[in-house]
Amino acid sequence: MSLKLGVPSKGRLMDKTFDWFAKRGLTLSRTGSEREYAGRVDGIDGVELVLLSASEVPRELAAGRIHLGVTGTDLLLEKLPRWEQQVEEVAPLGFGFADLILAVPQFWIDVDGLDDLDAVAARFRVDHGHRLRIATKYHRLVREFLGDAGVADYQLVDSQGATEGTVKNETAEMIADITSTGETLRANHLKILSDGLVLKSQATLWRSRTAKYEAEDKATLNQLRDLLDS
Ligand SMILES: Nc1ncnc2c1ncn2[C@@H]1O[C@H](COP(=O)(O)OP(=O)(O)OP(=O)(O)O)[C@@H](O)[C@H]1O
Ligand SMILES: O=P(O)(O)OC[C@H]1O[C@H](OP(=O)(O)OP(=O)(O)O)[C@H](O)[C@@H]1O
Repeated sequence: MSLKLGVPSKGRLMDKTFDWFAKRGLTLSRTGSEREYAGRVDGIDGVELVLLSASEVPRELAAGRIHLGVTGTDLLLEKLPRWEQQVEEVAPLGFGFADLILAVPQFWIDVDGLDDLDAVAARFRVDHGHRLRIATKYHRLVREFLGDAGVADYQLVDSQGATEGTVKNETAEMIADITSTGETLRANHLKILSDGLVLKSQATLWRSRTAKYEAEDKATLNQLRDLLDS
């Protein structure tokens, strides 16, 4: 057996993850062609690299198909309701910073925070005969956040990308999405609610609590932890 380390196969997290491990003496590399999702780990024996989508890392960790995995806090908490039982946080990686926020059109000048939103949502339902629509891919986190805030008159509509565009396209009245520089929000004439921060996220290394660890995997894990701590 060997320890399986799951790392995003492309996008903004992949290169930075490779750099983060390189600084700690571990060289992760893709093998084969650009399009082949195969890889290797040099600098330690007994660790196998698995390249996969950042959004699939939580599920693979929970199923125990990978022992270690890198993904954002946002994706992990969204996808694993019982995350504390399923995974352990090994190390925050110090990149991939993003805030999951609630944003409304800038022209809603009377809406500043969640209290205002609650009032607008109730009125919206009466006026339009359906609930105010919030576009997001973070269904669980947003539901929990709005539930705690006492906002109930809304419905979530699924948006797996270009979420800020849903307001202009009139498929939603507002959004819940991640922001980093704020440029996409500004370009789409949206403003963040003053108390609309749902979660602060960053890329993080997680360990599966459900994966099977042979004696040699435990030894490799200890060796790896020493390397990462140094
Ligand atoms: N603009 C951004 N700035 C910084 N981090 C971001 C930004 N957008 C997303 N992220 C973070 O990057 C991580 C991966 O998101 P991304 O959308 O690249 O992955 P994904 O959903 O797995 O995409 P794909 O399925 O296309 O690989 C998430 O944890 C997210 O918080
Ligand atoms: O605050 P900013 O720096 O503008 O970044 C925020 C944008 O980045 C992410 O989108 P991504 O680039 O992953 O595209 P997507 O909409 O297809 O998910 C996120 O969903 C926002 O749209």
